[in-house]
This record gives sequence, C-alpha cells and structure tokens, in this order.
Amino acid sequence: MTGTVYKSTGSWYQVKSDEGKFYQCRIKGKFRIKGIKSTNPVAVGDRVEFKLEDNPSEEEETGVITGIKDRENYIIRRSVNLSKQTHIIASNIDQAFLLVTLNNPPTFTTFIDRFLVTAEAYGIKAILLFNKIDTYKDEELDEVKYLAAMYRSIGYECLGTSAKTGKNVDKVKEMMKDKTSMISGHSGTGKSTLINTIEPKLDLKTMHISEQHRQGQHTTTFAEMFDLDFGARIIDTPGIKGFGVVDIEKEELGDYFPEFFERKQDCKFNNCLHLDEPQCAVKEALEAGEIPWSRYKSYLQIIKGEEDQSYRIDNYEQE
Ligand SMILES: Nc1nc2c(ncn2[C@@H]2O[C@H](COP(=O)(O)OP(=O)(O)OP(=O)(O)O)[C@@H](O)[C@H]2O)c(=O)[nH]1
Ligand SMILES: [Zn+2]
Repeated sequence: MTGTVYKSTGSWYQVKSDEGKFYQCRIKGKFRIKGIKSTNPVAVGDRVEFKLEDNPSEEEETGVITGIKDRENYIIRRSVNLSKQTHIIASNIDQAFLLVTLNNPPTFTTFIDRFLVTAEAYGIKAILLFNKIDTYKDEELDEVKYLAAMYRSIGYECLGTSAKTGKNVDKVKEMMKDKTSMISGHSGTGKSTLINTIEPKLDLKTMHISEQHRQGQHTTTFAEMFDLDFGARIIDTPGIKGFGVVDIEKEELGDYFPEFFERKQDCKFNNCLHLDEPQCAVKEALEAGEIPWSRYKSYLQIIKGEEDQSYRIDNYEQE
C-alpha cells in the first residue's frame, strides 16, 4: 500500500493510506536511505510503501514500511549529539507562510530575507502574510504596502491579513487548498490565532500543552501533519519558529535572492559575490534603485556570517 506519514514518534509512524485510513507502522531492521546521514530514516510528509502485518490477535492493524519515495524537498535540523548527522523535520512541503507583524512583535526585513533565502534553498514556495492588519494606523499601513510591493516585485506573494477579524483568511484558505503548508513566524505574530480562525476545532496550542503535560518537560517535540476540513494539510513543527538550519555556500547565496540571480549573468565575473568586484550588475542595480537596500543589507549580513539579532526577538506585548 502507499501512504503519507503524518506523525513520527521515534519508533512508530502514523501513516495515512491513499484510501484514507490511518495505520501505525514500524520500520524493520536497518532501513537507511543512501546519501542522507539522518537520525531518522522516515519523516513527516514522506510518501511511503507499506504492508500490513499479520497480527489477528491485536485489535489495531499495524504495518511495516518497506520503501520511501523520493522527496520533493525536506527541511532539516542538526542533531544535537551527533554532529555530522541531521534530523529531517518534515518533507514534501508545498508552501510556507511567514507571518509578519510590524511592531508587536517587530519582524525585521533581515529576518524575512533569511526565511526567504532558506525557502529558496529548500525549494519551498514562500508566502508573506502581513498579519494584525486590523491594528494598523495609516502610517503603518503605508509601511505594509511598501514592504508588500517590494516583495511582490521580487516575485513573492504577499497578503495583508487579520487572524482576529478574519480579513483575507478566506484567501489564505484558498491558497492552502489541496496543498501541504507550513506556518512560521516570530512568537506572537498570530500563528495559533490564524489556525484557529481557519479551523476552530484544531486547537494546536492546547494540544501541545496537553502533550507536554503527558510526556513531561524534557521532550523533543515532533512535527505532525494535520488534515483540515476543506482539503488542506498543515505541518506543525512545535518549537521551530523558522525553518531549521541550512548551510549555504558563499558562492551560491546570491542565487537564493531571485533579483540578484536574474542579474548575475551581467556581472563581469561569473563567480561574482557582488561585494567589491568591478562591473557588478547587482551593485549597479542597487545604485540605480532597482534592488532595495534592505535586501542587499540582508545579503551582506548572511554572507559575513553575522547572527541575526532579530531571531532573538520573541517578546511581544499582550493586550
Ligand atoms: N489585533 C489582532 N491581534 C491578533 C491577530 N492575530 C493574533 N493576534 C493576537 O496576538 C497574540 C499572539 O497570537 P498567537 O496566535 O498566540 O501567536 P503565535 O504566533 O501563535 O505565538 P507563539 O505560540 O508564541 O508562537 C494574541 O493575543 C492574539 O489574540 C490579529 O490579526 N489582530
Ligand atoms: Zn555581481
């Protein structure tokens, strides 16, 4: 049978067959995939082949995963104790929404750009949701419009939303239909509120708390996939605000800024890093106002290996 992995808790995998039935499945023996040094051979989102076990005595039908199909993409986390190994958080993700708020909490463009770069590197479509639009005054609305226009000009879809009043939530649902989505953003930007507005019965926050309560404090939280009523799937990655880590070589970083990439062929040197090289098409476009300075600033920050301070911003004022 063929199915999709919805949850993994280490030794058991919850697999939903293409016919729509859930089975608890295991992996037998040494199940390793060539080329990937991962602590978990099977991840949430994986398309797998499995066969049912003969265990008439047991009430629940269980299965054994016999194969895994090629992944369209996957996001990883470095394993804590085994330095060379990685942990695959989830796979086959169609799109990732980033919730952006201007000041409660602040989401800086450097954070947005890092998110977009990572999405490009992983091969995942990224969409920006400017949330809490109901709280903005004219000036802030202008800033949202400016940012949205800028990111749209690069090719990213942007939408102003209010998880609270429901504004444009129907559009978000439309975008999510028949797809597997992730929802990211700083703490307090409204991820849980948005999900609750979309599907009230799926109360992720309470689910996480009860799970923690059951398992105790020091547990690894696992990614999990959920079906939504209107034919969409979301992958919830508790405790992971962004995308996990990805190592990007200096030489390839510019390729993940689409507006840099499209100009790269006009740089004098084909290995141009767009720093101090002469006749750099990216810097020329920057001077001409065709590339926003904020994007170049993010590029410099990443290429110099600087930590993004805005990653640490996890505080916001409660109303
Ligand atoms: N006015 C307004 N408030 C919102 C909106 N979305 C969320 N909030 C409020 O912002 C606060 C944080 O929202 P959450 O949904 O808990 O944010 P979160 O991103 O899930 O936060 P973490 O669980 O910490 O990652 C809550 O008080 C929400 O009621 C919105 O669109 N408009
Ligand atoms: Zn260049």
